[in-house]
Amino acid sequence: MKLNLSIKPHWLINVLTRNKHYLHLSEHALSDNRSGSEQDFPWQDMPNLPQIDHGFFFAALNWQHQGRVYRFSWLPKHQAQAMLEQATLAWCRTHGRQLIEAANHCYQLLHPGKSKRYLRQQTWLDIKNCAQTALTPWPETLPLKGLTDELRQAFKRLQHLSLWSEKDLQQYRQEFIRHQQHSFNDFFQQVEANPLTQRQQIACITDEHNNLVLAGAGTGKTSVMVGRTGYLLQSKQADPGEILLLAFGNKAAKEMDDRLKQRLGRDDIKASTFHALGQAIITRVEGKPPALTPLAQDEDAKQLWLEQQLNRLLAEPSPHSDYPALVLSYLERFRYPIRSAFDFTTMAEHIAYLKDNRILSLAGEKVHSYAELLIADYLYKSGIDYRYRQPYTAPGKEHNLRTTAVKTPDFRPYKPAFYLPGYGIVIEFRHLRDNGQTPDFIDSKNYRQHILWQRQLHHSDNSRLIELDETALTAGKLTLALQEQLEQNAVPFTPQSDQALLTIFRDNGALAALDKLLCQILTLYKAGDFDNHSLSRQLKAFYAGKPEALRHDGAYQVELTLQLLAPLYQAYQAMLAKEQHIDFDDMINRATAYIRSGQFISPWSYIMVDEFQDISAPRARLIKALRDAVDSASLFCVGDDWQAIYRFAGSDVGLTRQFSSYFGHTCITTLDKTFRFNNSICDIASRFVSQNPAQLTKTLTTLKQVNTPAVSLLQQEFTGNQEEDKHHARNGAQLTAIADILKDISSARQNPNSPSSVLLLARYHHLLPDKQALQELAQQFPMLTIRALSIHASKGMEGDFVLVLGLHQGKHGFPAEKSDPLPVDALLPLESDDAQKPAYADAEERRLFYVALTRAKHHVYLLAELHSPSKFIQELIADKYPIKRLVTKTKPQAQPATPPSNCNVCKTGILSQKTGPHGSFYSCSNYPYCQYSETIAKDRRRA
Ligand SMILES: Nc1ncnc2c1ncn2[C@@H]1O[C@H](COP(=O)(O)OP(=O)(O)OP(=O)(O)O)[C@@H](O)[C@H]1O
Repeated sequence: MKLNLSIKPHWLINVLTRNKHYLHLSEHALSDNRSGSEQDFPWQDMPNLPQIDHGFFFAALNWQHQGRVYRFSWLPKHQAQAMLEQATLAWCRTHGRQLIEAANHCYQLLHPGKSKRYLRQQTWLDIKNCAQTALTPWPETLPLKGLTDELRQAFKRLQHLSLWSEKDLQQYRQEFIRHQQHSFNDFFQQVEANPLTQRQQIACITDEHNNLVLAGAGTGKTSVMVGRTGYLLQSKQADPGEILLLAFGNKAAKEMDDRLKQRLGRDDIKASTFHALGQAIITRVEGKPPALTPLAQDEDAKQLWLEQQLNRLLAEPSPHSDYPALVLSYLERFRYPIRSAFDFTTMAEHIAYLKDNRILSLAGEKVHSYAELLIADYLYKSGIDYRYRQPYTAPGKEHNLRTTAVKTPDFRPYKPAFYLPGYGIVIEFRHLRDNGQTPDFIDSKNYRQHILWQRQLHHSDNSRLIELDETALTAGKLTLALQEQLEQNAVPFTPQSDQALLTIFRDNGALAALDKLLCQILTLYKAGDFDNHSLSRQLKAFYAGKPEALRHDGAYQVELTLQLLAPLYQAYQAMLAKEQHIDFDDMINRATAYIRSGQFISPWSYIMVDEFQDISAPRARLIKALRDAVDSASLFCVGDDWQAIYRFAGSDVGLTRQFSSYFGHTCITTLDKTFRFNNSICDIASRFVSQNPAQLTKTLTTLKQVNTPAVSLLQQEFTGNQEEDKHHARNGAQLTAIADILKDISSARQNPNSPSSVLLLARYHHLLPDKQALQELAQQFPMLTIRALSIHASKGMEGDFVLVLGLHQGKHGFPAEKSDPLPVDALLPLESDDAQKPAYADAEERRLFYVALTRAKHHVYLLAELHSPSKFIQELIADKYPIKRLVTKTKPQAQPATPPSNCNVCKTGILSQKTGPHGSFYSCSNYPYCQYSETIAKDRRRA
């Protein structure tokens, strides 16, 4: 149909203007003839369709051209309408190609590479956007005649796409997934030992820009990694060279390789560790492999190097002339964690703090509180001779201690905290606040009476009593108050030299401990890739989430540590530069920089990360850079925030919990059916780990159901022979208990022909049976495959049965009670995602316990101490978790005739019999921190 139409305005216009006015329309343009001149407006240059304005008698035609609007008025209405229809047809024909191209583009986006693909959120938005933009200038309906079918089809398709709702998108994806499941059914049935479940298949097929498979223990995350790799290759979406598989650690990478080879039958695809990846990227860019500093793989060598640097700075401090003073200042104040007695609710906790941190004064006394440490050290530094907790006699009567030693009203020898023999001065520290409050575990009334008694005593024997208290300690003015009082009492000061003090700190190991701390801080500082800005943001968030850290000058301690670190860090970096070496952190950070700068061209369109919950911020930056380097790249991570156990090494579980805030729109697929363990283990482990409200909520179901508890608790009596014995499963009673349990397991095995696997797990490796003991167990139980591992090392493993050992409190207990030094804690990733919310106590240890429980397929045995069971065991009991309580069958070796009993003052010490000049008595194993003793009447003697 050829287009050719002219229309004139009302005749009166031509008469009045004495001109011939008319509009002419052809296939290519609209011509405006007014006042004898003609102007052409090609349809091609008109971005929009002409419009008509209807007046009462006449109509006007408007059109746009090169940014201007033109208008032709006084047109007879019916002719104007006919003109508009022709104009619309002409415009549509002219712009039809663009519309067809837009439709083709949308089709391309929907079907990249001619095959159907999972429709990503961004692609969907791009398609919608493209369709809507293309259609904007077009009429809602096309002219009925005169247009090609191709154009009509493109128009229809774009209209459909522009109206796509979220629901349509989901439906489209579901259809796609169903289609893929059907097409690759054989593959999904065979890729692993068992057919992949629907959920697992969906996780393999889903290919959002960012994908997180969030799953519980034993739900087959590793199966999904293998399944997805195979699916991408089988469906020809990816060549092996386009897939990057990342695992944590060489062992995990090797296991993944083996599994890929075994299940997919191919070895052209390999898993890599983050460091190997960093190394490969640097090698590609620099043309040769980077040289790794020997210190990177040898923590002892690194510490030694740092010690040399520290010594150098102490010997020749210039240009850091205040360095020795800063070191002393740190050691004097912060070599032990600062705690007031008010920080503890029980005496046992206070004693554990003193014992676990091995708090010793400069002179080597086992002081009874942090305040006493400050006093003892102050006296020592000032060269003032003192006696610590020695039996007291009135001044002048010291010569005959035996007869003149003063007894307290309860007939114990009075041992003042400090006595200055040259001056007859006694110094006592009072756990008392201004308002008379004492710590919870101190009997306030007795305490006050004892103070009164002391005051009367010193008053009556004319000795001088210096009393210091909590108020001065809290205000950080304890030593100042002491100094004032000593000056008032004319005690002369002969201060020790800095060198003498440094020698003491060198001899007592405090300097070595500082070296270790600085080494840790250097590692964390480098691993965190901090700059001034990110460091201050980190510290701000840390103090906000842990306000108690500020209580005892915590911010100053962190600042001082960083001041001490500064020259060491510079020296470390200078050493690396000089030797042309890098460390592991440089490997990650330099590789990230090369990717970002475009110096490394990434070949990977599919980035897959296993055990994502263990990722650290620099590693997350590396994979984000890789994802962003390739337009269509997708990130696929599997992880379980309940199993994040590497915060101490810089892992940030917040990156899993807040995945989409960091990486952008994410498709989260959950796997909630566990194949490993039964409902009993599942319920107990899930309930336990979920006590921390920061953990993501998950409801796991199990394939296996049992009706009886599959978690048993055996509480064992401490043999009482040796303090150390109770911490070692290597010896004595625990080993016998292990053997008893293994005996039960061995005899109850359902299939006598196939061996059962047993994992012996403990918080610390040294709590596991040693090699010889394991060999003996293996000989004793040939049908059991027994492995002993720390819980950290058991990550990703499974056994038919699990025995968790070493479930006691205190040193090397579980949860580990010795917390990280404050400066270390401050540089570690935050435990809580909300900086305003305090971190849940023992959060990481709780997750570690979850990991231990969930390694078992059939049954978990918890071996705990009877007298000081782990806090976690106490919680299981107190909160009535459905666990089975076992009764010990074996008598502990060398069991004493009378079972030991706990001290009724400190509650955790064990009373043992001693003999002194006045006969037998029981004394507390927490002596000297707990001074409780009990005289044994002759007829009551126990042994
Ligand atoms: N679809 C399935 N059907 C039956 N068993 C399965 C299936 N998928 C995985 N399994 C089995 O479940 C167990 C756990 O699988 P896998 O080790 O992959 O779990 P995981 O999620 O990586 O566990 P974890 O996080 O605790 O290490 C294995 O024994 C595995 O063979």
